[in-house]
Amino acid sequence: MTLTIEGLHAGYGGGTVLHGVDLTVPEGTALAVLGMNGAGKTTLVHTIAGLVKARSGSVQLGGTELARRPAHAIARAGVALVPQGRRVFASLTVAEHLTLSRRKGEWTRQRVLDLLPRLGERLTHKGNQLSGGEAQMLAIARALLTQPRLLLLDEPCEGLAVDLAARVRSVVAELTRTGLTVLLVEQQPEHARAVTGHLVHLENGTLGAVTEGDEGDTQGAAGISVLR
Ligand SMILES: Nc1ncnc2c1ncn2[C@@H]1O[C@H](COP(=O)(O)OP(=O)(O)OP(=O)(O)O)[C@@H](O)[C@H]1O
Repeated sequence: MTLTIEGLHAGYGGGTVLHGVDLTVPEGTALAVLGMNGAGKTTLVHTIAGLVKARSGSVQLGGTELARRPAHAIARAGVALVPQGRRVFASLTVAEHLTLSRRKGEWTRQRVLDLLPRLGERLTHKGNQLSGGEAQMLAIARALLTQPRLLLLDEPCEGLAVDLAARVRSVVAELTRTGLTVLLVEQQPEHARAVTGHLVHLENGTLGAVTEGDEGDTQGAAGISVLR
């Protein structure tokens, strides 16, 4: 489904972090949001997911307004967040995580394990026994099992060894080819380009123009726009 954001303002207490974000990401496209530490990238994905309340503006997924709806309603509408730092439960096994997240739909447990075979070998391991890369794969698996139409990924490769980070990026690139709409937060442009050619910078609470890289998905820039 297409994500359309218009005039989005959000912040914490007396401070405003997002000062009117405008963005369209067409269905089946991945867009990477880049920006310095503290630029507001996490605030943007948290506001889309309803964890931070939008002060004004609109967030629509497939034409349905999500802004200011509760987080559980936004999740049910098809938005899944893979949070920064992964957040898996230390005392639950991989299999239990998968069972907890599962909703009926095209992403079955088997399809998820086919995409992330390493998890299949770790089904009885607990969250605190997983490597960083395995925990990240599990966080992605949990998100997919909720049958998302929009996947939000907040710095999924942060803190991972080089080879694992590359594996995570190739999984995300693969997901965009399934028709999922993806918004990826990244610090490093070269990492973002391994997933998608479409990059945008968040600066001073607003987004710049979308720039085109030469890697990642091959669907072209058609339709991605940052309204001003
Ligand atoms: N819960 C909060 N309460 C108050 N201020 C916050 C909160 N979370 C973030 N901020 C502030 O909002 C601003 C944007 O933070 P945010 O985490 O969205 O940035 P970011 O671009 O994701 O940074 P990073 O790359 O370090 O994760 C920062 O100034 C930060 O200090």
